[in-house]
Amino acid sequence: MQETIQETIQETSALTQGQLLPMASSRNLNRFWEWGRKIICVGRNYAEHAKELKNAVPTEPVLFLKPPSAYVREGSPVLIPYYSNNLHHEVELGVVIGKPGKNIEQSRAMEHVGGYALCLDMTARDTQDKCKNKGLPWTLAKAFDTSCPISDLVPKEQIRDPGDVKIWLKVNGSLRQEGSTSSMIFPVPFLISYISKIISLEEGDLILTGTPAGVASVQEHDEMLAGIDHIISMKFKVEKQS
Ligand SMILES: O=C(O)/C=C/C(=O)CC(=O)C(=O)O
Ligand SMILES: [Mg+2]
Repeated sequence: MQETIQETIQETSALTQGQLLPMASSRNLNRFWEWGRKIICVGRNYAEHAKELKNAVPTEPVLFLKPPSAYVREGSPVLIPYYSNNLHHEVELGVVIGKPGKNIEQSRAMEHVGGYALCLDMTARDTQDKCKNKGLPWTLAKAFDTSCPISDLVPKEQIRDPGDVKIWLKVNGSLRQEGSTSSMIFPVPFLISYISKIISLEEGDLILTGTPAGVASVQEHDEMLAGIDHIISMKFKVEKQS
């Protein structure tokens, strides 16, 4: 862990004084996934993906959450939950919050970005379909352990415009997904502003910004390779939950 004991004490004292948000600090975001912060996911943010799953193109962002226990890092496998026979990959640009905020103006939203990450929103599609049919939340489909593979932090300076990068994913060497973030229905500054009016944003929170078209199944022993342009890539093996 990079942060100092002093930073941890400052944060703890802010929380014990009943404040909602930790005091601003200069914590190093490099290992943000270890902080136990929120993973806020945006769904149906690319028209072609909304259409491929026969959903209407949304007029407001669709939001759901994953717990921090969903994180998995390269070197560990992505697990197919025991109750699913149709685990889908969804490659997404992740936005890591570097400065806390509530009711953030769109014009100031980028000041709250601390960096980016390449993310997969692994989805038990058969379970999600059952949940949708019954009007139930998507927790079993989206929030299980290893449902959020992530890359290292991409420093903010490496992505000059989060609305103009290519994200892609291959399975066993075959290209499955390739899309530009320029096709997002709701761009990153809008999402940060919109979310912050509902959920307070804290340092180390991660926003998954939605997936382009091409989502499909992975099987046991498959290898997923994903990237943001030539900026970063990551590889994950798929295994069955034992
Ligand atoms: O509504 C559905 O059938 C599925 C929606 C999603 O899984 C949404 C996403 O997670 C996304 O678009 O990235
Ligand atoms: Mg998704």
